[in-house]
Parts: sequence; structure tokens; C-alpha cells
Amino acid sequence: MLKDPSTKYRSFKPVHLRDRQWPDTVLTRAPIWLSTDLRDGNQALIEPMNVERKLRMFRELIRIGFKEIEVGFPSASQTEFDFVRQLIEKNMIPDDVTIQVLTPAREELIRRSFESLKGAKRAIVHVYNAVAPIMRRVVFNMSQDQVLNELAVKHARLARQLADENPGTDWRFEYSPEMFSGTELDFSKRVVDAVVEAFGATREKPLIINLPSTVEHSTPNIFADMVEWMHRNVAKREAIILSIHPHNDRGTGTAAGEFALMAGADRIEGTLFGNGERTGNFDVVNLALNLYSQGVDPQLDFSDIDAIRQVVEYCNQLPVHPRHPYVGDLVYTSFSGSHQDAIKKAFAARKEDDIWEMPYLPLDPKDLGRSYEAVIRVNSQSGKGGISYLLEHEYGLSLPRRLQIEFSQVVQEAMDESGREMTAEDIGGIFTQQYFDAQQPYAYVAHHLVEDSKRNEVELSTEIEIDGRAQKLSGRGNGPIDAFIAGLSQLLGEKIAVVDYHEHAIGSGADAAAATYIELRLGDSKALFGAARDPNIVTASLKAILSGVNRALALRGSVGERRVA
Ligand SMILES: CC(=O)SCCNC(=O)CCNC(=O)[C@H](O)C(C)(C)COP(=O)(O)OP(=O)(O)OC[C@H]1O[C@@H](n2cnc3c(N)ncnc32)[C@H](O)[C@@H]1OP(=O)(O)O
Ligand SMILES: CC(C)C(=O)C(=O)O
Repeated sequence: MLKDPSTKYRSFKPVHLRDRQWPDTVLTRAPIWLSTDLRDGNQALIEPMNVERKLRMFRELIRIGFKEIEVGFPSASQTEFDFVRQLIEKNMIPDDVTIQVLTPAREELIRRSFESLKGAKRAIVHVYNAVAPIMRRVVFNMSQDQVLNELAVKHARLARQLADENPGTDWRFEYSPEMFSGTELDFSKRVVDAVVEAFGATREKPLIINLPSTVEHSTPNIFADMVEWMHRNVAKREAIILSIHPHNDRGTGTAAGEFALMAGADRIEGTLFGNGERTGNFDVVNLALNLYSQGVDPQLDFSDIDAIRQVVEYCNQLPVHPRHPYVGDLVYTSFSGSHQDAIKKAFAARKEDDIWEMPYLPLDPKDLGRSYEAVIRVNSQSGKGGISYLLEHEYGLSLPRRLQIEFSQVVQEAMDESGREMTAEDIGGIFTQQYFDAQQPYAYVAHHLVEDSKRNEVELSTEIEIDGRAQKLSGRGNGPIDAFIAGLSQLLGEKIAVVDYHEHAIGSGADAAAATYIELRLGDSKALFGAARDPNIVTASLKAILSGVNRALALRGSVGERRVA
């Protein structure tokens, strides 16, 4: 019988931390950020960045506001080495930015890394070695004590010594017990305590201890428990800047990062949009904007997020997914009808300085340089709310509710036929064709209005065309609409009843026009709308009536039977 294949896996173990504090913590300030786009991100690319792409990324990271940037792995290749040299020799590192380089705990590679940093004003040398049982057993064939002494402590001392031999640079150090998330906590603590001593870290000159979930293999609360355990148990917490470096193998890298900061970490390493090994590194943009959406200044500038995405896509030669948090093409877009309706109503109710409270939109797209136009898009899942939102935002047409319902059926039919998404332009085109252009067979030409103030009435003379032939009409009434309806009813030989009337201005000043929507009933037909726009408000009303009559006749299929006086 076949064995259940899942039995080859082992579940992760909980951490015994009964009085854990992190679940009740709220993040109220930005962490220290380190971008590792140029190192961990770069080492995961199909084609690693050349110097030109690395420079482009470096400049973008500075523009965004990163103050610590891991610029490479200079002992890995000449390109990596040359890039670090170029930054230093061409004086390209701003005074408030510190570059960092990564090196394994291996003598020749540490020496080469120091060589690459010659002449730097400031630098962080980041040394790592794996500490997990699997690596001790199958890669190093070393005991815990050997890993601690022969890899970690020995190379920490070497790095310290090389720094002392090059006093022209303001050196800082970082140590990562690689695969921390898969290592016994008491062993990680032993290694960290020993390395803190080897570097001679103090409160004044702290060591960055970076705890990676090199591979994420537990729920994010477990990683947070491990970080809190370290935060509370390391011997010299005051001499440590506690950093974390989550990956995203289980899809919970962001949660792991947030929880670990709540658990006591001061600093976090990640990449823009989460590029990195396998399913990626921790996504800095994701956390920064999560903080921002809670009213916390992330100290990083994502106000033109699409421009940043373009640079990242160019440098990494990898696309960002359309549903990627905060940046994807579709993340501020609502297709479903009830969502569109709620967004439309909330935008209408919102005042300029209100707290952002918007259904289905956790963050104001404008803050990231995105526009509201993309918020609502229309397909077969959409309803009247989205359709009328687009007409209002793109064309300034504010349809009355019953016309919204009537028009959404017209759009639905068109969509069922085409089976594709409708753009604002498509919808504007359908509305124009259905309502504004409904001037056949009856078309407005001119009118003359005389007010009879004694009788409180008006007399309206109108010239229209019927299938291109001129026709004069006249009528009296309590206003121009009433008077026109009287004349037109006589011409048609049918009663025209006005059910509803709405009018509003579009634009202002010399370019202003009136938009008029009139719901009417021709004879015993069902009520429907006509609509028109015109700089003259009376003309707009008369055209809207003709639009309604023409639409009613077309619907009835009785155009041929109309009576002409
Ligand atoms: C989780 C992380 O992201 S860590 C960063 C990983 N990033 C990278 O590896 C990208 C850049 N790396 C490289 O360019 C290369 O791998 C280098 C320069 C680091 C090393 O290259 P090489 O010497 O050719 O070794 P290789 O790439 O095969 O790495 C494995 C070797 O390093 C050894 N090694 C790793 N760490 C150590 C250490 N601290 N001390 C001694 N040996 C070590 C391994 O045991 C293995 O040796 P073996 O081949 O004798 O079994
Ligand atoms: C070197 C360390 C920080 C690393 O990249 C990892 O463990 O993922």
C-alpha cells in the first residue's frame, strides 16, 4: 500500500513563552529599514543586475528614503566588487546613508569584502553563517561548539581586527545566524551572546543582530515568539540593534515582519515589492504602507508608486503582479456592483479633510500618485453604481436614480453581447448614442419663447425637423416644457406625460452647459428617459423631450406609424 506522502513532513513546534507580550502591542513608529534589493533581491534574479541597473536601483532607494542599503556581496563576483568601488570612488553615497555588504564567515571572503570598502566614510560589514541543525549536519559536519567557535566567533574577531586596521572608516557590524527560524533557540542565543562579545559591542557602539527566517516554515506567530524570546533572553540587549529578515515561503512574510516588530525588533530587512529568493523577501512597501494606512509615517516616500514600480521592474526584469498589495494595476479597482455603489456613495459623502473611511479602499490611491479613474471599472459584475460613477467622473453627468437603473440595463445588454470590460469611454459613447443622439426622427432646430406675464404663461414657437423635413410647432403652458409638450402632443396625436425632471450644470464659466434628464410617458407606453445637454437650459429641456419621444417610438417599433399634422 502507498504511504501517505505527507508523512515525510514534520510540523513546527510551538515556542514555550506563556507570558508573550507581542500580541497586545501596536506599532506606532517606523522601524529602521534596510533595503536588500541589491543583494538578496539581486541574488535571486534570473539575470543579476549589471552595474547600470544596480546604480539605477541604488539611486531610487536613496530617493525613497532608505538610510541603510545592502549594496551587494562584493566577494561573489567582480561586478559586485566593482559596484561597491564605484559608489565609494565616485562619491555617490549621501552623508546620511550607510552602505552595507554581506560576507559569509570565511576568511578570504571577509578580507575581500573589506578590500571593496576601502576609503568608505561609513559602512556596515554583515557577516553570516548558518546555525541550523540541518546545516551543521550535512553542510559543515560540525558540532554546535564548532559552529559557534570556528565559524561565528573566529570570523567576528577577524572582522573586528580588519576594521581596527582601517580606522579611516566609521565601521559598524551586523551578524546573522542564518536559518535562525529553523534553529534551537538556546543555541541561537549562545551564538548571538558570543558574537556580541567578540565584536565588543556596547550600548554606544551596538551590533546589529539580524534574525532571519531564511526559509519560512511556521505560522508568523511562531517567528514572533522566537524574536520575543531572543529580545528578552540575550545577555546584552542594550548592545544590540535587533533586526529581522523574513522570507515569504508560506506567503506570510509581511505578517511575520509585522509580528516580529511587535515582538521587539528595531529594524527590518527586505526588498521593494518583495523580490527575493524563491517566493521572495519581506516586502518593505507592503509594511510601510500598512503603517501609513494606520496613521504612522513610514519615513519612506511612495507618493509615486508607479514610477517606483517601473524602476524595480526595469532593474529586476521581473513584472509586479497586477494584484500585488498597494501597487498592482488592479488593487484600486472595483468591478463588483455593490462595491462600486458603496464607493460612489462614500466619495459623495466625503469632505476634503475627513479621516479616510472608504469601503473597499483601505488607502487613498491619490496618496500613491494613483488616480480615482482607475478605482471603478465596469464589466458584467457591475451595476448602476459603477456605471453612473464613471459617467459622473469622466463626463460630469449626474444621472437621477431611475435613469441610472434604466441606463445600466442598456450597458448590461451591450456587455452581454461583447463579453468584455467597458471603459469610461465606451460607457460615455453608449450614453451619447442612446440619449443625446436620439434626435431622429424628431430633431430640434430652434425655438422662440414669449412670456405672457399677465396670464402667468409662456408661448413657445418651435422649429423641429421630422426625418429632415422642417415642421413648426407652437403651444402655450405654464413654462417652456409644458408649452412644448402641448404642441408636440398635438403633433403626435398622443398624450405625453412628464414623470420626472432633473437638470444640472456641467462645467462653469463660458464653457458651462446644462444637462437635462426628463422621464416621460408617451401614450400608454412605459415611462422612459430622454436626455440632452446644451449651453441654453431651455434648449436642453426641449432636446431632452425629443430624445425621450424618439426613444419611446423606437422602443415601440412604431416609428412608421407616427402621425404628422
Ligand atoms: C540565505 C542567504 O541568502 S545567504 C547569501 C547567499 N548568497 C550567495 O551565495 C550569493 C553569492 N555567493 C557566491 O558567489 C558563492 O557561493 C561564494 C563566493 C560565497 C562561495 O563560493 P564557493 O567557494 O565557490 O562555494 P559554493 O558557492 O559552492 O558554496 C558552498 C561552499 O562554501 C562552504 N561554506 C559556506 N559557509 C562557510 C563557512 N562559513 N566556512 C567555511 N565554509 C563555508 C560550504 O561548506 C561549501 O563548501 P564545499 O564546496 O567545500 O562543500
Ligand atoms: C544572510 C541572511 C540574512 C539571509 O539572507 C537569509 O538568511 O535569508
